[in-house]
Amino acid sequence: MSLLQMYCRTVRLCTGMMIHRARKYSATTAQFSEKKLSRYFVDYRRVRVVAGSGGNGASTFHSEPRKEWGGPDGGNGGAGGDVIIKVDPRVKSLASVSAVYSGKNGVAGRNKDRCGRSASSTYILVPLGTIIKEGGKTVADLLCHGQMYTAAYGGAGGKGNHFFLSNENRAPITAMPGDRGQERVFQLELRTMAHAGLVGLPNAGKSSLLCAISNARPAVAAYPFTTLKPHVGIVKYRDHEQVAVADIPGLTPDAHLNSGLGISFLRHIEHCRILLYVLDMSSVEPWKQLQQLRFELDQYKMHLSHRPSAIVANKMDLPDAWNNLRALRNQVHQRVIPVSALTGDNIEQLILHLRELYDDYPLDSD
Ligand SMILES: Nc1nc2c(ncn2[C@@H]2O[C@H](COP(=O)(O)OP(=O)(O)OP(=O)(O)O)[C@@H](O)[C@H]2O)c(=O)[nH]1
Ligand SMILES: [Mg+2]
Repeated sequence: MSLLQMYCRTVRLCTGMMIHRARKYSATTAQFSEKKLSRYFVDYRRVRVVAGSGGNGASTFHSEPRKEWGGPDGGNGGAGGDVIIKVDPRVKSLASVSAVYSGKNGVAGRNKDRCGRSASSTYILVPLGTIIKEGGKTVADLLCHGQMYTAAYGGAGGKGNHFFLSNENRAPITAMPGDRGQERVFQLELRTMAHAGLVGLPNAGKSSLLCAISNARPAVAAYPFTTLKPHVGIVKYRDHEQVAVADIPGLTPDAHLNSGLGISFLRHIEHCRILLYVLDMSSVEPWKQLQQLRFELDQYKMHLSHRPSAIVANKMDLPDAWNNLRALRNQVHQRVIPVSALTGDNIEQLILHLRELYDDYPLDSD
């Protein structure tokens, strides 16, 4: 065997091993995500809507035995269906929104003065907090459950020839076609509106936790203020329920006075039904972080810290964390979930507890 042949064979063997490993890895990953969660979240969509056209009017004349000139009896066409954007509490992201929506057409009129049926509306179901923009300008902000916006009006039905009967013209043959439906292009955007918010001091590991429980990939780094804008990840459960979790930039002392990264992030926390306080358990007296966080929230809005919440004791893989955990549990009455975002320890328990909180305090109960 020549040197070149030996080289080629080695390369083929190595590549085979790599592919095998990749397959093995993806198999375990698939099992993991199937067992627990699969995730996706879309917060932007461009959508073209075309409403239905009206039905055509009919041009017919009454006909009966021994009655030669029965007169016009063409009915009007029905109106075309509208396309309506509607908030639906079951929809959690814009992933299910298609690129094009066409409304239904109205039915044409018929003889014997029968009018065509008007078409029903077509609904585009979107999540709460969807902003509708047209040409970059906001045209609607959907903030209530069941709120609707008529994106395109259906065309009017055409008139049948009966409509044109007059003293001057006793036998009109004119009938109008139905109008075309409106056509518009929108950009749909989802504002940061999550069910649960990760609240913590800078560097507590909020972004790492979001990476561990969802598909979101915010930047993670060992310095404070890594996260500069909120990120939302979706935790999808086996029964197809989806819980949106937001990673909110770190709060600092006096955040309510607009210091640090400011007050705008407290506004995002305000939208969350559930709060997950993330504490760095490797720091000294971690319960002081909790007091600080609660103080900032309450200074911004009274009783904000009283929202349904859980304490996520992060970085449990580091020294002293377990001693701190024991002390923390003596200090607080709330449920404390010890986790490590880095190693993934106990993350499943966090996901399950999040679901319990979500079920106990649904968004609709606002
Ligand atoms: N040992 C250990 N390190 C962690 C853990 N979670 C996060 N870290 C590390 O802590 C540092 C900060 O993590 P981030 O997730 O960026 O923290 P953050 O709270 O999002 O920080 P800001 O965005 O600045 O508010 C990174 O170096 C992480 O690798 C953990 O469970 N164990
Ligand atoms: Mg971060």
